[in-house]
Amino acid sequence: MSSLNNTYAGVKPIIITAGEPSGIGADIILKLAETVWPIALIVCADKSLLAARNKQLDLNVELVDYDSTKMITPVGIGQLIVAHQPLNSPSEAGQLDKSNAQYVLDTLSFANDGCLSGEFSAVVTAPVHKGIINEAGISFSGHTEFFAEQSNTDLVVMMLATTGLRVALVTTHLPLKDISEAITEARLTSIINILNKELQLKYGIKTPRIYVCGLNPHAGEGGHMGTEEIETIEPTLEKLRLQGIDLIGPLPADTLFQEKYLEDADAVLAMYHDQGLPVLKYKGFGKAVNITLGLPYIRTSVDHGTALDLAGTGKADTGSLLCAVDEAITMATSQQSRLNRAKL
Ligand SMILES: NC(=O)c1ccc[n+]([C@@H]2O[C@H](COP(=O)([O-])OP(=O)(O)OC[C@H]3O[C@@H](n4cnc5c(N)ncnc54)[C@H](O)[C@@H]3O)[C@@H](O)[C@H]2O)c1
Ligand SMILES: N[C@H](C(=O)O)[C@H](O)COP(=O)(O)O
Repeated sequence: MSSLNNTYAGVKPIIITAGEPSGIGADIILKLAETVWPIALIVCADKSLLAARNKQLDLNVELVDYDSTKMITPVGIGQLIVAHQPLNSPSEAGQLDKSNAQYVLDTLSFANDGCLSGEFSAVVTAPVHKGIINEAGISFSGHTEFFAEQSNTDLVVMMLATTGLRVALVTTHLPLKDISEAITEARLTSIINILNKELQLKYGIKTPRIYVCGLNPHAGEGGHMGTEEIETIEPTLEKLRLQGIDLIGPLPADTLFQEKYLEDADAVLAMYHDQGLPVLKYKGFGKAVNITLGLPYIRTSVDHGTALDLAGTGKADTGSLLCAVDEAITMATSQQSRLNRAKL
């Protein structure tokens, strides 16, 4: 039987990549077996890595081999389905090893390919270590950029969400010195269009209201503290407003994040990573989800990194992974309902 017909409750399985093998990915993923999920979850990782961490943490999770030719249904408490991807070298908790960088990327490629082919309905990612992948000689700035490239998507948007706040970014993993140059009319226009469309599609918001941060202190203080607002951001927002997008700003980023604005904001658009994400993570670290908007498939992720200091200790919090899996299930289920309605 082809995996393409492999649906449960109408929805294909969700693939979960375990990330950096020496980080907390395996620890938190093993804890997924404490819940019965409504959709089948498949973990892409080295089976011996999961088995070793299972033992180290004194868990008793049964690892079931993934077979794409068989009907996959959700497993019971205490079980996980594993699509085995071999490590290059044995991995120890907390000890990065660049010889496993390609393994990490292989798990991501497996997920990307399976989502594109329709084998999986979504991918949820556990954290990778960007530094060690680059040390292995492979240029890599993040899952967001990797999945965009692998799926031949020109531009995607990184958005992190927690209860009461969504923050999307105009630029992602760029050095600070390159940001001003990257804030162009073309980029802003594409990012806002993707964000607006995905808030409609994925969240069912008819006319999303998006608050936009300035780039400079006090949004440039009328051009006395930077001119990007006057030269690029304001004229671009004005053009997009004329096309019917509900945009407010650019507002100074230091005072934008207050209830008066946030109560009717469907998303805040920050110009760069550390302008928006510290606020989001202060509000919801451990309960937030990273979502890539604009990909041809659903991708959610945790809000934290590899936490090498906690790997193998049993102290890693699973909250964000649970939120990321919940979000992927919700999105995959409603996407399937839309497809079913379209067929009628
Ligand atoms: N989704 C991803 O792949 C992702 C996200 C963020 C960072 N990273 C990468 O992770 C690596 C380490 O980054 P970092 O040190 O800045 O951030 P980090 O999130 O790994 O750790 C920051 C602090 O938060 C704690 N922490 C993180 N996750 C936790 C959890 N689940 N439970 C309890 N405490 C937790 C850590 O112990 C540490 O004190 C870097 O290579 C970074 O690029 C990856
Ligand atoms: N910017 C993300 C964060 O701060 O949580 C993180 O680096 C992960 O990014 P990717 O999903 O692109 O790997």
